[in-house]
Amino acid sequence: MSQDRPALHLDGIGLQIGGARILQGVTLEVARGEMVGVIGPNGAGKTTLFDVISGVTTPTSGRVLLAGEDVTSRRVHQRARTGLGRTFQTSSVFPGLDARENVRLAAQAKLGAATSLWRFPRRGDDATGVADRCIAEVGLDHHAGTAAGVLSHGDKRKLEIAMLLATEPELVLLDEPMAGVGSGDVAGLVEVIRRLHGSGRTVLMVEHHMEVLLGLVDRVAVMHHGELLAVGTPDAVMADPAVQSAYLGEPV
Ligand SMILES: Nc1ncnc2c1ncn2[C@@H]1O[C@H](COP(=O)(O)OP(=O)(O)OP(=O)(O)O)[C@@H](O)[C@H]1O
Repeated sequence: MSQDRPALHLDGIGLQIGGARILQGVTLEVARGEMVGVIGPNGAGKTTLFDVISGVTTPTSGRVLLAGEDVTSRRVHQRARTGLGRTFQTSSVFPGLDARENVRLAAQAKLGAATSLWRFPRRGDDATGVADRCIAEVGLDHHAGTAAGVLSHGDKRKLEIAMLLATEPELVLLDEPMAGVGSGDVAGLVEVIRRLHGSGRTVLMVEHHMEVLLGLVDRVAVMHHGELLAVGTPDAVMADPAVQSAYLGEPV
């Protein structure tokens, strides 16, 4: 990605499905290395916006630029090649495979090898090396040989982040990383996200766990009825009467 352009620029994004206006006029710039939280009441359009950024959904108006490059008409895998990575609200791990194997498959896909489960993994081969590094980065070394299906929710989320890291993203979209995570696992996961960001990556995160989100991000973008209601530092945004009204369900 180019150094001087915003990592992400959403330029007047709109999405109309049938008679429903799902997104309207969403304009947002995220600088390289910035961490921005996206919040808003249920149904505000946060996940749909992530779908538009990652290429799952094509907007009916506006443009998506990654590092200055217009990717609006590019598909998911093409955007992934430009350095975009995403986790989903629901777990995307293969439960029967161990943690290392899950990450190795993600690394193999990035390295362009056939994503075959049957390819014999050897220590020292590229994908296995990447997998070991990414597993260590999220602090799951001790579970590298554990079947993903038996990991705690918190460890599954860490594993998903390791799988994401294996694709070497520069812009990371995290969709509710704390969803389903027990209170004992929250601090560890926060630390992993902090490290993910600390190593220079740009992060955009949807998260309902407000305390966690406000403690992590540089700026917050608030969505309401498909529009961006406010963007600013956590303190400024939470003090904004329009944002408070949106959360209380009052008209704004
Ligand atoms: N394909 C679709 N067709 C029609 N309506 C849709 C479609 N996708 C999303 N919507 C509607 O768009 C709105 C935004 O949904 P979205 O899931 O993006 O909200 P959200 O802010 O992520 O909500 P939550 O916090 O509950 O996950 C909702 O009213 C949803 O019902």
